[in-house]
Amino acid sequence: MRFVYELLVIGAWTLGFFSGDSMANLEIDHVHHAYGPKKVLNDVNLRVEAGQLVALVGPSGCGKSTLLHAILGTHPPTGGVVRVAGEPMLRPSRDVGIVYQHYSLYDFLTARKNVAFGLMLNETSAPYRFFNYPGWLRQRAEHLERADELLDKVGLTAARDLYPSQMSGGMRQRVAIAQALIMKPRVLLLDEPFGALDEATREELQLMLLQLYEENLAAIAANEPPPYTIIIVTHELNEALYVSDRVVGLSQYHTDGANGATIVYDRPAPRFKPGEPKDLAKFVQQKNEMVEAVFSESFAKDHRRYVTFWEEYEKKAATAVGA
Ligand SMILES: Nc1ncnc2c1ncn2[C@@H]1O[C@H](COP(=O)(O)OP(=O)(O)OP(=O)(O)O)[C@@H](O)[C@H]1O
Repeated sequence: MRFVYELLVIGAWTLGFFSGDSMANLEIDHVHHAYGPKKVLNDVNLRVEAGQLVALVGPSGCGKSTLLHAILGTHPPTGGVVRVAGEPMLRPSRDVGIVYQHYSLYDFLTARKNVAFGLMLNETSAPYRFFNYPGWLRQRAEHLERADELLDKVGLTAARDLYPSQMSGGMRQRVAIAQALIMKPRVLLLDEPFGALDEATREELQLMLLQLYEENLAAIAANEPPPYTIIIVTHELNEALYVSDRVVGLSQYHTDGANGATIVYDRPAPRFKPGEPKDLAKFVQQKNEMVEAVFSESFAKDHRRYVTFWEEYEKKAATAVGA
């Protein structure tokens, strides 16, 4: 069954099926970024298709957050272009959502109102409420209903009416994720989202990401667009391998960029189903590759050696067709 799913996914991405046309959900095209004289990113290129769950890893200070902010549109790059669904990201838009390590919920709102807040803000204005009060009430009820659906999805059905101060850190982070998802972003960025959580809570949230990915697979199997395209920044290489279907690594140690980081690792990750044993020992070789590519200063000359994601997928697709 898993094999069938994989073939569907490969076929869909190879044909650009879910983008509506041949556009990827996210394209990072020859992106450079510098803060004054300090070069941080150097010729970063990446294409992410709808439904992919990409883990972004790299040493501290190499430019992961800078890249996320370029995708978000808050800090457009000093060179190159970031496109979301074909449109250059020159300012923030609802196409891209972000969740940070430290939650940013409204303390005076319950979980469901926190989740619904973005929709309410986005779709109603004061004159609209004044002139169409019954319509606004109806819309508000719909927003809250949608918030409840999202809270069910992130496993917080029973916590709808709790305030942030009554929730644990893991619960607050789930609310923050639901809050971002309700806007249906084309790309959701998670910047070290589980970094401040204890190990058990972290594992629960990792499981939640695996469940979202299963929804993508089910959508693909039903010939529908997969709902979640996610980029997660993490310092934990095991987490990167466990939750993602693709690992991308940035490093400053390469030969043709004086200091600026570029992509030195881009390979498929092993895929785990929710509830499957988290047997990462089998993938120790891949983890060692990641460590070598991303952290080792001596990994410089042949820095494209592990940038093979699309070739590996095309090879897999060709094998499947020939089989
Ligand atoms: N606004 C800024 N002005 C000047 N330098 C900056 C600015 N923001 C980041 N930097 C520098 O750019 C480099 C990359 O920072 P960035 O936060 O993108 O790295 P990172 O990989 O996300 O780091 P970490 O993993 O520690 O969060 C760092 O050396 C940082 O000091």
